[in-house]
Amino acid sequence: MATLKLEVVALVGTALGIASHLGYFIHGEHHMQATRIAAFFFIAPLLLFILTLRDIDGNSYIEAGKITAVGTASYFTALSTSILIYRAFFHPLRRFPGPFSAKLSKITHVLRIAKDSKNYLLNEQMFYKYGEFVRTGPNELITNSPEAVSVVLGISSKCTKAPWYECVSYPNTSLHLTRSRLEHDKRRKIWDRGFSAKALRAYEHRVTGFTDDLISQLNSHSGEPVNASRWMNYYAFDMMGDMAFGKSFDMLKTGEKHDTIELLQEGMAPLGVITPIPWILILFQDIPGLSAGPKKFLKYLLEQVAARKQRTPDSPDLFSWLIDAEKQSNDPIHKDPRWLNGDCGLIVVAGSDTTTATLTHIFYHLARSGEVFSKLRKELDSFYKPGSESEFRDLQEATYLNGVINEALRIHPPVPGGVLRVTPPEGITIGTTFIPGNVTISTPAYSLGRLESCYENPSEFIPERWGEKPEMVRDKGVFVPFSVGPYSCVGKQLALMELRNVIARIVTEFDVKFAPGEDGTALLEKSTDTFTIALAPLMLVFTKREV
Ligand code: HEM
Repeated sequence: MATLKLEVVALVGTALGIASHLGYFIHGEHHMQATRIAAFFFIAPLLLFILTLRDIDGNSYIEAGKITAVGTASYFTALSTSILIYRAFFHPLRRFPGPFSAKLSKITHVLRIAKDSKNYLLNEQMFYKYGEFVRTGPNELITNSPEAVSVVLGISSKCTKAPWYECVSYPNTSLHLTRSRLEHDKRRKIWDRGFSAKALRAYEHRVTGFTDDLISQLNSHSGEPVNASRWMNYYAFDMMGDMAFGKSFDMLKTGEKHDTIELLQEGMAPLGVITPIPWILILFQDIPGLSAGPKKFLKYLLEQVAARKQRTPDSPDLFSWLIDAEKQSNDPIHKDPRWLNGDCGLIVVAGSDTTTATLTHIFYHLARSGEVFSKLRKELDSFYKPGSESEFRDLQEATYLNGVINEALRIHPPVPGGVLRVTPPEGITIGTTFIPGNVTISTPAYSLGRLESCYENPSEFIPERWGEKPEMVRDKGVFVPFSVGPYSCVGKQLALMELRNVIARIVTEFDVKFAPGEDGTALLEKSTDTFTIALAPLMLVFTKREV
């Protein structure tokens, strides 16, 4: 009787396993149900055990245990076999090249990047091996086809943001992390006001104030080795703290990292590795005791937003535009505190690591090449007057300075792995390649910046390609470090203001060289990809210029 029963249990388990794949898992997205699914997988066997125990005469734990084990094992074996067979042989992406293991699951991808968190390098290796389109997961593609940029990201693209955004934002939301185009566009209108030409002019004094603080620190350490990555990070975070809460983190003044920033960076560190399996973030958030760093950052954020609401700064910061929308608009989205909180956090997160990485890589190249440094200084010396009324507009026109910035953004894009999008249900066509619908796709910026077909000598740092040697840029369409289209960087102009101001001040006031024993290898090899780049130290010596 027990033998027959076990066979029946095995059959039922197998049928349920296949049915749950074909009836549920194969359809749509399930990342937001990660906790519920995990709980079901845990609780269902327990329930089966309790129910069978009740129904068996004589309360045989062993028999109930056998039934539970056979039922659970046959369910999971059938479910995973059905999933794996479908992914390998029937999935719409089955004909795209890529590692065989990637067809089946993202696990090997995660294991391959777990050691050094360099997803963009793995992407690059895969393009080299498999070509322009690579299947990097059961339902995921990457492409370095130049034509993909406008189709996937461009203004008329039908692609939307991938599940990754929802998982990262959970349980909050923000302009960057919402997947609703409608909500995004409503909020984007408010943000755009905060970055209008008039608003940007009003931020100029904030930029020069923080640049002054940075210069004063470099002055007091003149001639000594300093960690440029750290000081650039302090600069960018202090500036964004001020823009978000009207209150700097004061790291440039104290020379110490603010606890909250430490927590935020610790919280972002795993992103590089778990980006291929973002649903795990939902589990982390739901299970008490996990995600302590991000939760503390959130608490700090709420306190700062509440405090900022009580203050009105002398001149508007970015928060002013967001709070105006809350006061003046009747649209519930602008009244929902989750949006104000999320968007304030976004100012700090989006505007800091990106600017830090760009500044640090620029000073790496300036320390490395005396020729580039001298040419830049010569250009700046010819017109630059710090503190003048037209300071920011003059810098905007500086061809070589802009070439240096573009070249750093091309070779070291701060979001190197590219941004994740989902194709519309009807699919998209890139060149002659059809990409089926509901597939996650990205166009990694690191790889696009190194294409021979788009740039002459792509691995060389040559600022002239953006000025006097335009022929060295063969396809400008792939240069999108700030992304393009509806979700492109709203802070681009502010970022450029900061970059130009800091570079111009330092280059005209200091000589820059590597510290003894430094050659930039650690920066290039030890920095990690955590969606943005988390920088390794770069030891430089800034020495006050002799006049
Ligand atoms: C060198 C500096 C910067 C670079 C390279 C950069 C790059 C990017 C990229 C690639 C995106 C698209 C992200 C995606 O689609 O997932 C983005 C979005 C965004 N960036 Fe930046 N960024 C920089 C500086 C800034 C600054 C200073 C701010 C100021 C707050 C900022 C605010 C934002 C926001 C709010 C978004 C989301 C826009 C949207 O979804 O509509 N960024 N940035």
